[in-house]
Amino acid sequence: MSTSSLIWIVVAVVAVLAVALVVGVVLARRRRISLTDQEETPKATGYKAGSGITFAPSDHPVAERTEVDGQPGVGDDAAVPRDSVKRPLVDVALPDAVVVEPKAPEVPEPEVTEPEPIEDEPALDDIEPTAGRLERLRGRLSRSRSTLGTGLLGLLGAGDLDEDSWTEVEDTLLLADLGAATTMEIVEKLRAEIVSRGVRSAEQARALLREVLVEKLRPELDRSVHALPHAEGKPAVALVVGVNGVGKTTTTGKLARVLVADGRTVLLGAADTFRAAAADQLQTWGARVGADTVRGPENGDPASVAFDSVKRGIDLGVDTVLIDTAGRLHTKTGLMDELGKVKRVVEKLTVVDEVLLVLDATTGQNGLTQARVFADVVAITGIVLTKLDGTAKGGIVFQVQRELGVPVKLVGLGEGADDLAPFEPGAFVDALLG
Ligand SMILES: Nc1nc2c(ncn2[C@@H]2O[C@H](COP(=O)(O)OP(=O)(O)OP(=O)(O)O)[C@@H](O)[C@H]2O)c(=O)[nH]1
Repeated sequence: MSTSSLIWIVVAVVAVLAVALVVGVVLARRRRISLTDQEETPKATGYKAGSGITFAPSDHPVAERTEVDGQPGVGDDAAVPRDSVKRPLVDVALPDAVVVEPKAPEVPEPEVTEPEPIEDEPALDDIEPTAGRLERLRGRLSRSRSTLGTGLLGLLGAGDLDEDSWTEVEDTLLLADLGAATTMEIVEKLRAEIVSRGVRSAEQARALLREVLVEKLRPELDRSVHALPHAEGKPAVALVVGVNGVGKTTTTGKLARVLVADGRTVLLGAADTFRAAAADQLQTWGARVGADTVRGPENGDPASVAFDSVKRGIDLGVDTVLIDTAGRLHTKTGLMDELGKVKRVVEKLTVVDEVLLVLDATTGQNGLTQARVFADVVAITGIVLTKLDGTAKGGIVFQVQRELGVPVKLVGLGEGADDLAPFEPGAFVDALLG
C-alpha cells in the first residue's frame, strides 16, 4: 500500500470518529435533566420578629397526608396512595351537655382566736437564738455530707486525678442532685484550678472545693426575709406557698416563733380553708409562740381569709402578718389561679413583701417542677427548703436557685420548733464538707 492511500484511510477514520462524537454529544445534551429552573426558584424568605428570633420556612415542609384511616403508616408520615377508598363523613351522637350551676358558698365572718397557753410547750424564753443555727445543726446534714462532702474530698484529696476519677466526681455531684449544668461548671472549674494552683494536699483540695461550691451558691444574693413593718406603720405581709405536705404550716409557725423571739408582734392567717386540720395546726403554732390566728369557715374563700387577716393586722398594728396558704396541686389550674387571687386581694390593702415558696428537699426534680409552676403564678421572692435533714441530696439547693434565680432564704432541718435556719452559703458548704 502506498503512503498516499494510507494517509487517505487515516483521514477517513478520523472523519468518522469526529461525526460519531458530535452526534453523541447532541444526544446526551437532550437527555440531560436541567436543574436550572428549580435552582432559580426564589426561596421564601425568613423574617426577624420583634423578639429578635429569625423565623424561616421549615426545611422539611409537612406534605399533605393522604391516608384515610387516621393511623400512622409505615415510616414517618407515610401516606397511602391517592386512589385509596376515602372514609366517608359520619354523624356521631353527642351526649347532652350537663350544666352545673356553681353554688355560692356561704361565708360567715372569720373568727379570730386568742392564743391559749399550752402547758407542755416550750416557753417563749426557750427559743434558741437564730444566729449560727446552721452551724449548730451541722449534724442534721449528715446524709448529704456522706454522699457529697466525704465522696468529693476523698476523690480530690487523692492526688493526681485521671479521667475515671473526674467521672466519679461528676457522678457524685449528679447523685447529690446538683443538676447537669452546675455539675459541668463545677468540674470544669475544679479541673482548671487544680492545675493552675498546683493543688497537692488534701487541705488545698478542700479549700478549693469550698471556694467553688460557695461561689456557685451566689453568696451576694439578698437572703433577708422581708418581714419587718413599713415606715408608715403597716405590717409586713408574707405569703407562704407550696404543695401539700412540704412543710408550709410548720415553716410559718417556726418563722413566727423567730419573729416573736426578736420582739415582733405577729398575726397568723389560716388561708388553707380546704383542710380544717391545717387551720388547727397553725392555730396551735400561734398558741405556742403567742400570736393570734385569723381563720375562716371550712371551704370558705381563701382570699377572703387572707384579706381579713391583713385588715386585722393593720387595725391591730402588728409588725408582721404571715399567711399560710392551702397546699396546691401545681397541676390543678383552678387552685393555682386562686393563689394568684389571694395575692391580688391582699394587695388591695398593702404590698405583699415576701412570697416564700416552700419546697421539700427530699422530692428532688419534682420539687423543681413545682417551683416552675408556682413561679408562673406568683412572683416568688424566696425559697424555703425543708427536710434537708432527711435527704442525701442537699445539692438540690444549687439547682433550685439556678432554676428560679431566687435565693434560698431559709432551710428546715427538722420537725422541732427551732429547726429553721437562715441559709448561709459558706456555713452550708462547711456543713456539707464536714
Ligand atoms: N424532717 C423534717 N420534717 C419536716 C420539716 N418541715 C416540716 N416537716 C414535717 O413535714 C410534715 C408536713 O408539714 P406541714 O407543715 O403540715 O406541711 P404543709 O405544707 O403545711 O401541708 P398541708 O397543710 O397538707 O398543705 C410534718 O410532719 C412536719 O413535721 C423539716 O424541715 N424536716
